[in-house]
Amino acid sequence: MRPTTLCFPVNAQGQILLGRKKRGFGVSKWNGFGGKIERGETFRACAVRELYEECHLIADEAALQLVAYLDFRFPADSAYNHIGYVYFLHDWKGTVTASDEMEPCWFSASSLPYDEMWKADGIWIPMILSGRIISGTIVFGDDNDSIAHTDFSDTPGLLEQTVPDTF
Ligand SMILES: Nc1nc2c([nH]c(=O)n2[C@H]2C[C@H](O)[C@@H](COP(=O)(O)OP(=O)(O)OP(=O)(O)O)O2)c(=O)[nH]1
Repeated sequence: MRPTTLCFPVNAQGQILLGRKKRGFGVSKWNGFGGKIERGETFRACAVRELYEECHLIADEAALQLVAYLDFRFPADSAYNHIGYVYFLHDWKGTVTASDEMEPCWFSASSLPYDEMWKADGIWIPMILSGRIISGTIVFGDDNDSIAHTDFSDTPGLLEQTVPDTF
């Protein structure tokens, strides 16, 4: 799978905007906003485009705060393997509205709906909410949903890689 981005808008009250995915991979789970990079895009351009497509917020690339690099591995179906960069966003223009992909909703950072999110999110999202910048690997089980293994480490100074031209 092509490289991806994931963006979590954070408002002045510290609430996090999530979207409930209406279709596709991870349908019905709450997640940040993001998706696969398109040819010729940078990771930040991908994050800005996906945020607009999925909840109609308009972000400046420079306002994206890089907080994680994740390597998602699906041994049962390696076609799903992908990496992703995760951003917080504190400034934007526009108004949150639903799209055909996502139903958005604000959540208190202390009560995110982890039971209805990807299963490892309850491990790594609290890490980035506490101010850590991390890199991690999430290995999924045979059902491409349960967790077989995770490994996270602090990576202050994390920067985006050059987008591979092999996808
Ligand atoms: N938060 C979170 N997201 C995950 C996990 N595993 C996983 O594949 N994802 C997300 C990351 C990507 O945004 C997405 C990959 O699927 P996708 O590229 O089909 O997503 P999408 O439908 O939004 O992409 P697109 O068609 O809009 O480009 O799934 C996980 O453990 N936690």
